[in-house]
Amino acid sequence: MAVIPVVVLAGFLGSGKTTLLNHLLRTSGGTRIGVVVNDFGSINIDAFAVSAQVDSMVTLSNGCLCCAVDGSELGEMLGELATSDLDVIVIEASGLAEPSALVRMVLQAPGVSYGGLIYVVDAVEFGAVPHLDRDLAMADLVVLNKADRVSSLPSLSTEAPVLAVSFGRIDPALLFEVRPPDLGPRQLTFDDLEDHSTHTHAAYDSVTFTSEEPMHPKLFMDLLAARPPGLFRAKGFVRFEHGTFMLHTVGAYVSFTAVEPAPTQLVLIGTGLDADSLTDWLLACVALEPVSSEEMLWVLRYAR
Ligand SMILES: Nc1nc2c(ncn2[C@@H]2O[C@H](COP(=O)(O)OP(=O)(O)OP(=O)(O)O)[C@@H](O)[C@H]2O)c(=O)[nH]1
Repeated sequence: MAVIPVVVLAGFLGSGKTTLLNHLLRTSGGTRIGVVVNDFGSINIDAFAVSAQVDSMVTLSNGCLCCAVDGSELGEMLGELATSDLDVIVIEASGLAEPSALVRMVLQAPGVSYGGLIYVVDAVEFGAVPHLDRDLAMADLVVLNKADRVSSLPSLSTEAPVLAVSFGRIDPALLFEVRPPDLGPRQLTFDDLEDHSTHTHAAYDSVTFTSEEPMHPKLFMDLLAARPPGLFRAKGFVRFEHGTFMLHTVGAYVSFTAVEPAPTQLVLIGTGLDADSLTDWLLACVALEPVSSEEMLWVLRYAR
């Protein structure tokens, strides 16, 4: 069974988390999203056709599932959702929830992988957020929302990529794989009548890299540890002299899984990536000389 990525969406009260979530639900084509919220009141369920409701779970006709749970039930709900036919799970933390506790819970839940902490900041009210620096330090991607309300964007002190948007309109492909829309029969909603293709989405950049030559484990891990500016996630295969691994990174989170031998094939995703310098950096990580098996320990400590 596939491992389902879980994206944690956090941010202070009123920063625009629900607006962003509704945007993701509307613009993710045929991607089946499991949404975990505190209560349904926040999700614009009326904009989607509801096909079924069972207790705390609502099934939407676009294949998305919505569950309302409080913090104590979250671990259990994640376990249940991990067995469903979903492509991604998004947890909306309530404005006062501690993001680090949620991330820990995701890292411990079986059948899911960590898909990143997206932290929404209100471009006007950011000064009023308690512990902003602490939360920004944990974020894998910062969404600087309500850009329409300021004439110049504040600069935030964070190593994570920052994406300035209005009304949470980020490109969902930055966060997860977006499937083409499922064109099966479904009820039309008012929302469908809006042409979303003309909306401006804050887009993402991607850089692909392939190499038949093995990578040097230490040099490659140094690159990941340095977190090239703007890089949010990386996925694909990495060939080393002593084995090929499937790589999945989000922010500082790194996971390697051993696979059959294959050339290195990577996709790096982020905002404002400098494609040329990233490619040069990756080329510089190709092993020019034989590598000892001890040097593979740099990679094996992240193997699952
Ligand atoms: N002008 C403007 N308003 C926005 C933007 N994004 C969200 N809003 C409005 O800001 C208010 C709060 O947005 P929500 O999405 O409910 O924020 P939230 O973070 O989910 O709020 P809580 O659940 O209370 O923590 C709503 O009235 C939104 O319509 C934006 O980019 N620009």
